[in-house]
Amino acid sequence: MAFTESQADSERNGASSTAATERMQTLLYAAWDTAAVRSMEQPLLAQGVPLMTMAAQAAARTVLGVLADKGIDGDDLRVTVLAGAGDNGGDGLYAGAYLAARGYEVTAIATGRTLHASALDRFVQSGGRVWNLDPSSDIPGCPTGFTAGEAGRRLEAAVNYARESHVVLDAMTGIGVTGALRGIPAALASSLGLDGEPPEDIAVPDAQRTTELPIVVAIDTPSGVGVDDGSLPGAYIPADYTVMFGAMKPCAMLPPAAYALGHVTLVDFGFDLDSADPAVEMVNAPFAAEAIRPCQKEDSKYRRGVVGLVTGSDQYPGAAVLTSLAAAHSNIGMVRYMGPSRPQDLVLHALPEAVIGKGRVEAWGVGSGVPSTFDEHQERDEEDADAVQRDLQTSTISALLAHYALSRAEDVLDDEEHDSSRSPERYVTGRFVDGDDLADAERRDEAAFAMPPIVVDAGALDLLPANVPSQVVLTPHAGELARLLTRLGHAMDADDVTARPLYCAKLAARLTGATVLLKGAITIVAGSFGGAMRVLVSGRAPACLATAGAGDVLTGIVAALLAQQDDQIYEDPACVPEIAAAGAYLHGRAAAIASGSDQRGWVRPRLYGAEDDYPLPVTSTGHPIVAGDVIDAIPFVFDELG
Ligand SMILES: NC(=O)C1=CN([C@@H]2O[C@H](COP(=O)(O)OP(=O)(O)OC[C@H]3O[C@@H](n4cnc5c(N)ncnc54)[C@H](O)[C@@H]3O)[C@@H](O)[C@H]2O)[C@@H](O)CC1
Ligand SMILES: [K+]
Repeated sequence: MAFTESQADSERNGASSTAATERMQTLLYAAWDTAAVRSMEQPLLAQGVPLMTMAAQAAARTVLGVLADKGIDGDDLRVTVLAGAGDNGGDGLYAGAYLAARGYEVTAIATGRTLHASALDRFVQSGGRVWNLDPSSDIPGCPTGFTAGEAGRRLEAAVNYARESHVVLDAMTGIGVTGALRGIPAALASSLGLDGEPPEDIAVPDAQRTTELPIVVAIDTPSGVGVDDGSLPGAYIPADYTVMFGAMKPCAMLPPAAYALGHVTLVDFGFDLDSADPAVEMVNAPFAAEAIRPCQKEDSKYRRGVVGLVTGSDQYPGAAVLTSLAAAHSNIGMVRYMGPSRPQDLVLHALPEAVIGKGRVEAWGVGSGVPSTFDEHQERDEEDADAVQRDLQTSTISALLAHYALSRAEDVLDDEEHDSSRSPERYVTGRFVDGDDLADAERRDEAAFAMPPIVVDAGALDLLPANVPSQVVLTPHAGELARLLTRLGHAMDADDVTARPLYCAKLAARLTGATVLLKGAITIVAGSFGGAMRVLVSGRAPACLATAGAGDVLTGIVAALLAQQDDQIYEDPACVPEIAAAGAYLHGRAAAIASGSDQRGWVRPRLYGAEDDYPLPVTSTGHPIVAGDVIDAIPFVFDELG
């Protein structure tokens, strides 16, 4: 297997320790929510830094760069600015003014009742024209009080004008949006764009992406996307390019909104990034490398970490093999496998190094390839040999997971550390029952916190106790998470999870106390500690990783990383989401190497002004792979990460 220069290489090389490089890494791989962005811009605005004109100039220059790259020039270029009433519209008008001053035909379509006054002045002085859609608008030089019929005709004319433009600047709303677009912005967006569904061409390489006109350039964010939660709550216009200001917003990293931003250019305003915690962090190569335990001179196989696996079944024996091989190739000392005789034999055949049966482990991986008891329960035939075998796995897993059951939610436990008036009524579930001794419950809780980290996948998700500590890592796909949340009283289906993955991952983390790794083209990891939620994402995987058995490989990799970092986890359980997210990165990168693909779920933004630092282009989706190919590529990822 051969691979040439990878993004992982450049990411790692780029991580040299100058302050400027560190700032760049932070800017490109972390995102702040709206409240944090506003708090970071405040000191600069107070000093009179002209953020709006800086933003607009960067947007206009980005447009000029795109046009030049595409060889689109001439005096007759048409630009449409969809301009809202807020500061996002102000950015758009200033950018439009800049382009109008270059001689382009620029028309602003006012989508609200007003326009940013000084931006409008500059726009008009530079030769821009304004077209309003709202009969009750109050915009100098624009008609008011026209009929509903005329309003409809103006809207239609605006849509047609935008469609026939070379460039559309989408400046209807930015971080000031609330909920789904309404009114005129919604009507424009649904005519020009989509209604809540993600764009279909997300895996298509660069070369095929942006041939169509108009080129849509979103100002700060595509108008109407869920800026902080990455949802697509209604109509929006998918962007070919997004010029984002000050700091990355969560929508640039979270699915499905992240797929709607096109190529992102980030404009650094000089925010004090240490003054607010990021809401989302994207795993990159240096980050993932932290989860790898370097070999030490005096290592033994036990010190390097032992992974215990209760995976596979007679129905799905391959999962036992895939989890075992993936774990064994992920820098640990040993795999212990537990399961029925058929998968056991297959594991030994594929991995003679595996040890069968119980013993000390540093981390567990359970449930991959174990059928769900939930949806099959009804039809189960007690005499059926499969069912008996499956019960062996489910009963082993249930017994193991019982050791992780907390008497109450971890947050409640945290609160109670500062609360002398502990009351048994606050115990929400599980192992504390009426008449039980409080001290016994506390002892069992302590023992649960001291259990090794565990990856809970597939069929084991149905066996999860109500409250568990955060070293329990759930690895559901959308359907499994929907089933879990439904069981916990939040009825939903896989589509609901896909539409709001951040919300669902956080909800499951909050309800169970576990760290939740929601698999997808961009994988989301959410873990809660002392009431604070940490969110990490990995977008390293190519689309071709969506193949049978890939989830089993992930279980093995994550369990192995947890096993080699068990000391660190005992000291600081807050690192569990980091290790889980690093596992998702390794998994995705291995698939990229295996398939020869440079396509991935997420491409890092370009930093405005850093001319020599473009993200590598996406040229190939690679060749199809099977899960075993991903395992074969794991050692190459360890080579890269060092
Ligand atoms: N963050 C920063 O440092 C900077 C931000 N600036 C810009 O300012 C923007 C934020 O400006 P604002 O706070 O004025 O807010 P926005 O301009 O993003 O949004 C407010 C406008 O959108 C309308 N609106 C809100 N929700 C709507 C919905 N659901 N349907 C239809 N219309 C809706 C409101 O009526 C209002 O007119 C940023 O996104 C960015 O573009 C820049 O000017 C410069 C610096
Ligand atoms: K916008």
